[in-house]
Amino acid sequence: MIVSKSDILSIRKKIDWDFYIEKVKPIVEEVKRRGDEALIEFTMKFDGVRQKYLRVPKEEIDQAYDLVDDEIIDALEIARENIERFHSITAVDRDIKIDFGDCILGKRYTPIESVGVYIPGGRASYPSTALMAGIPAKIAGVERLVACTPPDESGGVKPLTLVACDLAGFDEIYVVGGAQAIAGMAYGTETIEPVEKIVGPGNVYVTAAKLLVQKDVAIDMPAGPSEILIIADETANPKYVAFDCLAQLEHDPNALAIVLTTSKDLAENVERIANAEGGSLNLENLKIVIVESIDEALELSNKIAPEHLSIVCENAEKLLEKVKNAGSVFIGEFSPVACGDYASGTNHILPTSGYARIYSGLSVETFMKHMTYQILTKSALNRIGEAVIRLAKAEGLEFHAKSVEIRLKEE
Ligand SMILES: NC(=O)c1ccc[n+]([C@@H]2O[C@H](COP(=O)([O-])OP(=O)(O)OC[C@H]3O[C@@H](n4cnc5c(N)ncnc54)[C@H](O)[C@@H]3O)[C@@H](O)[C@H]2O)c1
Ligand SMILES: N[C@H](CO)Cc1c[nH]c[nH+]1
Ligand SMILES: [Zn+2]
Repeated sequence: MIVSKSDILSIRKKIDWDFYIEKVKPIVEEVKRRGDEALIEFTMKFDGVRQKYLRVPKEEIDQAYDLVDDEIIDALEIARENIERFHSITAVDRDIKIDFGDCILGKRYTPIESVGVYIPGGRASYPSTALMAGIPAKIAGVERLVACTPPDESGGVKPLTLVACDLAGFDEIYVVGGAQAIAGMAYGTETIEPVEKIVGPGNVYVTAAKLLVQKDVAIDMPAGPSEILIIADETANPKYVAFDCLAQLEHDPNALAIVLTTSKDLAENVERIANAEGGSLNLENLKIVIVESIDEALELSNKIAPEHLSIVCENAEKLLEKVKNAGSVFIGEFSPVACGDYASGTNHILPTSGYARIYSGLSVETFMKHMTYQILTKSALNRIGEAVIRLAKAEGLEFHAKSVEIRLKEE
């Protein structure tokens, strides 16, 4: 568990995506070829149950409210309110129209019309993910919002997940998980109409399937097994650090927790507490490294690009500006990742496996695209026309040049 610095960067090589893509390829091909029949067969094979139905009927969703404790519904409402507030305020999907005098240039956002959300449901169930994806999607204006989630033991969907989907505004809910769900949403079956974009987290099979289908359908990002990296000095509470690690490790045997600390004492205490409390988890994936300085920790963290970065040391807030690559950052001892996972308001669907170097977490913009537009006057054409003609000719594109020349010649 306490490992040397040289080991730490090699951890990223652990998930071999090519290997998992090869594994899910036959599943995706079968669903493409045989539709619903394949969805049912793979569900029997991987989830060990037969679905009661593929699409959850409306009455079942309505009844779900009676099967969930009021206190849990209240908790969902608190989470929903905070997620909605943060996502509405931070949405940068603002249409812009600029009048430059002789021309108007602009940028206009429109929602993606149909989006499929994968809501995990293998080891744990994830009603929180329904909120994290559904709320920004509806703020963006997605018309057709589809959820796919694996069956519970009864072959249906857990009432709490149904309530969360309903509160978030999902239009269709299907009982299917894994790579077969991703294929169903990407290519369509007799029951599922294909969608234009697929978002949401999942295990290695789900994430590999998203990587595979992304040549045909847009995806958000690879959001695979959870990760946390904690930068801590001697002021950090070892109990808090240990439990934040265990919290992310409990998601998946492939989850990863890294602690980079300047304190040998802290390292030893975190190791001791994790061993004592986290016996049921894959503690092989908890790596604790003693570093020379907090700056060195930040440098390593930027290379690792963790899904969650927690900074618990003196002047932690000041360090934020040095963070280049991370999905979401948690600063100070009272900001456990679990709060971002559920209810503080930021999104928990985040890039993993080092993809935080190039992808962002889910937001309202994930569900939108923008177009630019222009309205040029004759004087704008006069102003830039000659330059356009020269550049078009230099590229050997005669008709581009001509299309401007003919306009310039006309009085
Ligand atoms: N990065 C994020 O934003 C984020 C957020 C939440 C959860 N997560 C991650 O989501 C994941 C949830 O995983 P889970 O397993 O609990 O649920 P899941 O729904 O992702 O996966 C369950 C499905 O995996 C498929 N499957 C299982 N074994 C298989 C096999 N051998 N071959 C092919 N398919 C197989 C089954 O079809 C099953 O329905 C965890 O890794 C968790 O860390 C990530
Ligand atoms: N930690 C997960 C993202 O890696 C999100 C989550 C959902 N529920 C609990 N946690
Ligand atoms: Zn979590």
